[in-house]
This record gives sequence, C-alpha cells and structure tokens, in this order.
Amino acid sequence: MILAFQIGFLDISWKDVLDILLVTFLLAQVYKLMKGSVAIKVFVGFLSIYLIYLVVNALQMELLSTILGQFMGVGVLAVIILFQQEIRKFLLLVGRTNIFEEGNLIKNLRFWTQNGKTKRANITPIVEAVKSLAGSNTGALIVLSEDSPLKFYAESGDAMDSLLSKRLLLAIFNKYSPLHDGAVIVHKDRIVAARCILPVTERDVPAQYGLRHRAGLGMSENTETFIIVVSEETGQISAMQNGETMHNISAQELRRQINKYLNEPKELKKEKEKKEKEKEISSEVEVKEEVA
Ligand SMILES: Nc1ncnc2c1ncn2[C@@H]1O[C@H](COP(=O)(O)OP(=O)(O)OP(=O)(O)O)[C@@H](O)[C@H]1O
Repeated sequence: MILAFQIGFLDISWKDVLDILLVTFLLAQVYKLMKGSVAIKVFVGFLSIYLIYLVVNALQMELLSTILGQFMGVGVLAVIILFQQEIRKFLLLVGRTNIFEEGNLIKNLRFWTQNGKTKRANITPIVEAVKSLAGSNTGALIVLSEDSPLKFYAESGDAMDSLLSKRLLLAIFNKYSPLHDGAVIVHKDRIVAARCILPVTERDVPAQYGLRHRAGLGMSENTETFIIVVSEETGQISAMQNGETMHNISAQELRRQINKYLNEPKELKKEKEKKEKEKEISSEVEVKEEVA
C-alpha cells in the first residue's frame, strides 16, 4: 500500500484520502439536496449517532456499541420507511443527472462555489405582484426559501431559473397561463420553478380553506420557508410560516413579514426551535402528570 502520511499510529494511504473525499462529496450533496426540509434534521441526527457508534466501536466499548449497532440496524429501516418519497425523488434525480455529461460537471462545480453568492431576494417585485394579483382576484401560491432552492419540491414542477420580476410573477399566475396551477418557488433573487406540488396539511383547518391554503400551510409545516397565498375567491392575502397562518394581511404587513423572515438571524431561528422543543416537552410532562 502506498502511504500518503502517518498520523500517530494511523497509516493513511492515498486510497483512504480518496475514500474520505468521496464520502464528504456525497454527504455534502445529500445535505444540499435536503437543506431547508425537515428531513435534514433527521439526517443530521442519524449521522451524529452513526459517528458516535464509530467512535464507540473503535474504543471497543462492547455494550454501548452493541446497543448503538442495533439502533443503527433498525434506524436505517425506519429512515427508509419514513422518507420513502424523498429517497424515491433522490434516486430519480440522481438517475436523471449524469454529472459526466457535457458541461454538467463544470455546472455542478460552479453551483457548488457560487451557491452562497446568489443575490438576496428583492422583495418589492414580490409584494407589488401579490398586490396586483389580490386586486384582480387571481389565485397565487408563492414559496420563498432563503436557505435552499428546494430541489425536491422544484422537481415536481417546471424548472425556470429566471430572474425574479413583478411582470414574470403576473404572467405565471395569469389564469390563461399554462404555468398558473400549483406553486412558484423563489430562492434568493431567482424564480426556481413554477407549477410545483406542495405537501397538503393534514391538520383541521377552517372550512373556507381550500387546497391552495392547505398546500401553503403544509409546506410551512415541512420546511423553513415563507409562503404567500392569494385567494382566487376573495382576493385576500395570507402568509404562512412554521405551521402558522397570518390571514387576510395587507401588502404593507406582508412586506414587514417577508423582511422579518429574510433578516431573521440563524441564532434566533435556533433559539425559537429550542423554545418550541421546551414547550413540547413541558406539555408532554403536563399530559403525563394529568394521566398519573
Ligand atoms: N398540493 C398542491 N400544491 C400546489 N398547489 C396546489 C395544490 N393543491 C391545489 N393547488 C392549487 O390550488 C388551486 C385550487 O385552489 P382551491 O380553490 O382549492 O383553494 P383555496 O384555498 O380555496 O383558494 P381560493 O381562495 O383561491 O379558491 C389549484 O388550482 C392549484 O393551483
């Protein structure tokens, strides 16, 4: 074996380096694909347990490594069952994208290096378009995603990758446009796709909510996105985030809420998640106490 270098008692060969690089590339691709959806939290959790399992195994801690080993065995099955839809979409995506096709490898690499550099969304075209659509009772469903282009959901519609503009949004949602059905996904300053299918909420919602509102709410439960719905029936504007609906808001309020969503620092988001978890735990404890 040709040695590359040695770290303490570890002999690292070029094959190991290549192995590590490939695994890193694969994990980063999976992360990029799932970024912004709830699946990523399960993925990171599972990965952490797997890393602990590897360390525990290397340290030959028999009992813990047996328990974690059992968990990993069942866990893989549980993940496959829980995320069968996502896995299916992922495999379809992989099957359809040949990275060695002409220009594809370069495009992928460029996407990698430029991903963080895409300009932030200019919210004026969005607010102006929503105001116009509401004024003419034209139904619309717009998903704003700050973190990721939501490839899984974008795949269900027609890819666009166009610069965001008021006129383009109006053209898409025009009743006679072949693209008006479904949702538009906006990531940073680009319209990623139109005609996308979103997950519909399974919660009990007010009777006046039809499929458009249910899909918006479902999306907000499943992803860290901001969703705007314009009702075709009433022309009212609603916004959804984290499974909560802001019903019948003005264009001004919409602008304020989008700004809040785009400017919310990551730490604040994490703190909010922590508080929600604490709330969940305390309500579970309360229920248990009541039962006892
Ligand atoms: N799962 C979905 N994902 C994305 N868009 C959807 C989905 N389901 C329905 N829609 C969109 O919603 C439209 C139907 O809206 P529907 O009238 O049922 O909703 P609504 O909430 O009552 O809204 P409105 O007030 O506009 O009537 C469809 O034409 C389609 O464009």
